[in-house]
Amino acid sequence: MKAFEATRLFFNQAADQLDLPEELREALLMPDREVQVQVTIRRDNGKLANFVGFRVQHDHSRGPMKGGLRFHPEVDLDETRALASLMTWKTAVVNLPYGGAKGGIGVNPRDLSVAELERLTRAFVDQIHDIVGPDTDIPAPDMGTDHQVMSWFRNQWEKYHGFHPAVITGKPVEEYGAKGREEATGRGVGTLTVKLIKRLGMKADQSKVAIQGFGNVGSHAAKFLHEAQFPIVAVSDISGTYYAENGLNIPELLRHKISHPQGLLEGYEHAERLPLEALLKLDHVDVLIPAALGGVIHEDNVESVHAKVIIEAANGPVHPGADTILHERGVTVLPDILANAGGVTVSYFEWVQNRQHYRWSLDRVRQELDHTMNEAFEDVWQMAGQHNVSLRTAAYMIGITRVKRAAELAGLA
Ligand SMILES: NC(=O)C1=CN([C@@H]2O[C@H](COP(=O)(O)OP(=O)(O)OC[C@H]3O[C@@H](n4cnc5c(N)ncnc54)[C@H](O)[C@@H]3O)[C@@H](O)[C@H]2O)C=CC1
Ligand SMILES: O=C(O)CCC(=O)C(=O)O
Repeated sequence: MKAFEATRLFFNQAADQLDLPEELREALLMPDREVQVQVTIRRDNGKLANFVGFRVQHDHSRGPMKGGLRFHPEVDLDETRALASLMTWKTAVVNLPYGGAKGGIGVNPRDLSVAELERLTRAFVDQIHDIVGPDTDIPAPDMGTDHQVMSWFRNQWEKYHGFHPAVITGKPVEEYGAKGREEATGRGVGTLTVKLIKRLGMKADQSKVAIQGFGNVGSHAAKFLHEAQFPIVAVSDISGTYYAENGLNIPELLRHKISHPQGLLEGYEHAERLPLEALLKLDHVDVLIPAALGGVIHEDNVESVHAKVIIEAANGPVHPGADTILHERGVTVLPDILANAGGVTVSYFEWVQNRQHYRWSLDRVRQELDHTMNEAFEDVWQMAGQHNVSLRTAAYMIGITRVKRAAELAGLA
C-alpha cells in the first residue's frame, strides 16, 4: 500500500467517528500545492548529476505550513504527500499555530561528498525559494538532513530574500538555532513513553525497549529512556541490530556513534550482532520504538512483533492493516502525530525566538516542550477513553476537528 493511501485510511477512521461529510473529507485531505523540481549539480568528478526534489504544502488553515526536508533514496511524491498531511494533523494535535508541509530529494546523502551535498541543497533552494518563507512554509530537518543542511538552506534563501532566520528551523545553535531542537523529537518520544508506561501500570525498570534507528531521533530517545531506568536491549541502524539481553550500555553506544564514520554503530563489539530485521521480532521486548523508515510493520510481519507497546517515533511506521491487528491484540500504539511531535514543537519555539530576536535557555525550552507534550497526551488519552477508540484515531479526531474549525472560521469549509 502506498504511503498516502495509508494516511487516508487512518484519516477516514477518525472522520467516520466525527461523521464528516465526504466533500469535507476530500477538501481536508487534498494538498494545497505540490511542487516537483529538477535538482542538478556538478559532481566532484566534473560530471552532471540530476535529482528530483519535492515540496508538498498540505494545509494552511491554522497558520504557515511547517515540515521537514528528507534526503533519502525512497523520497517520491506519494511519500512526501503522506508526510505533509501527517504534519497538518501533528501541528494541530500539539496545538501549534501552523499547517503542514514536507519536502525532500530522492538521493542517498551518504553517496555525496560534503561539497556535493552543499551544492545539492543550494540548487534545491534555487528551485523552491519563492514558495517557502517565514510566513508561508518553514522547512526543518528530517531523515538524512541536519543543522548543516539547514544552515546552507537559510544562507541560499537569504541571497534572494534578505535576512530572516525564521525561514527554516533546526539551524545550528550558534546561528539562530534553538537550544534543545536537536534532542527535541527524542526527548518528546521519551517523555511520552514514560507517561504511557505509567498509565498502563508497567514499570520502567522492568520494561525492555528495542529501538529501530539510531539517528537523531532514535539516539536521543535511547539516551532519555536509559536515564529514566529503562533497560534498552536492542538498537539498530543500517549497519545491523545490536542486542544485549540485560540491557545495552547506551552511553558507550552514543560515544561510538559520534566517533565513527557517518555516525554508524558499525564495529561496536560489546553486544550481540543480529540481522537488521531481527529487531522488530525480538522476544521479551515490552516497548518497541520504530525510529527510522515508514511502513516497517505491516500485515506480513505483524504476527512476529511481540511488544505490548509501540511508540511511533518514525512517521508512518505501522501500516493500517497491521494497526488493526495490533489494536485487536490489545497492543497500545502511540501514534506518530503525537509521539514524534516534540521536534516540530521546538521548531516552533525556534521560530518564535527568531522573530523576537530573543534566546531561550535550554531549561525553558525543555520545560515548555514537556508541558506541550503532556497536555497533548492528556487530550488524546481522554478522547480515546470517551469514544472507545485507539490513541491513533483519537489523535486524528483532535487534529481534524481543529483544522476543520480553523477552515470554517476562515470561511473555507
Ligand atoms: N528529525 C526530526 O526532528 C524528526 C524525525 N521524525 C522521523 O523520525 C524518523 C527518523 O528520523 P531522523 O532520526 O531524523 O533520521 P536520521 O537520518 O538522523 O536517522 C535515521 C536512522 O535510521 C537508520 N536506518 C535507516 N534505515 C534503517 C533500517 N532499515 N533499519 C534500521 N535502521 C535504519 C539510519 O542508519 C539512522 O540511524 C523518520 O521517520 C523521521 O521522519 C519525526 C519527527 C521529527
Ligand atoms: O521541525 C519541524 O518543523 C518538522 C519536523 C518534521 O518533519 C516532523 O515532525 O516529521
